[in-house]
Amino acid sequence: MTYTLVLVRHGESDWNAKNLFTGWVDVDLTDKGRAEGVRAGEQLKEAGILPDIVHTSLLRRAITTANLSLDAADRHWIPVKRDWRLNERHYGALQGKDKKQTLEQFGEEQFMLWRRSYDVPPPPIELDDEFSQHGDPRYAGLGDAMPATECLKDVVTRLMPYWETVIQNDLADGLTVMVAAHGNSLRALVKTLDGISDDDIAGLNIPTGMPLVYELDESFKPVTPGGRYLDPEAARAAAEAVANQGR
Ligand SMILES: O=C(O)[C@@H](CO)OP(=O)(O)O
Repeated sequence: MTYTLVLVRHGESDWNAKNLFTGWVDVDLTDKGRAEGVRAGEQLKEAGILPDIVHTSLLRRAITTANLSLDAADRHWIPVKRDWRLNERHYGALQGKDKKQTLEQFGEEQFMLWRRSYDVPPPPIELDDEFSQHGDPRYAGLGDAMPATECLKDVVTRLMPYWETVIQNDLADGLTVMVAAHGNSLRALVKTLDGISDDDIAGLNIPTGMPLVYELDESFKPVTPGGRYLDPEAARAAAEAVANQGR
């Protein structure tokens, strides 16, 4: 008995295209991002992998990607669960900043520490910053859990309760589960699934709009480490492009 988990990072967003740090800022998809969402659903349909339930973050780019891909796979009718714990990593004071300019201003080492180290968060965002989510009604219930910045370790910590209870319960019920989320929330999940070290996770990048399929055993461990992309070559090239952002 194995469980099937499908991870999809949202398609290209407006701020991916502009090379801006995004985090919790609720930007939309580009036309290319929408096409990626549709293509992801077509790939799932072609592979005969049909989600029974979808989990998304509270951000438009993941929600729209899920809708587009499920529509293309004729699975637009399945139940949906949404949770802030699947949100992108909060990028603190870097939200809204240009990646290339940040690299030039702070240098390669600091830029990569903020972007890909496991436990160094960017400086916190001010409450009155134009890109702060302070006061956003969708986060009204969070109280002290509302972040002002996060490193990947913080994302692992806030994601785990959702993975270990809500998602694992759906898998244990025999449902094929799709998770539509973000580059860094999916890196946090993949780190946990594959037991990737704090150092090695720096080298893992998730491409936009490419279904990554895991078969999991009864203890929710991958049968094949790393899972499989339905289009491995395109995924490799797109992950490389993510790694090189800012250059
Ligand atoms: O800006 C962000 O929120 C993320 C994902 O787009 O960027 P990065 O890949 O640099 O962590």
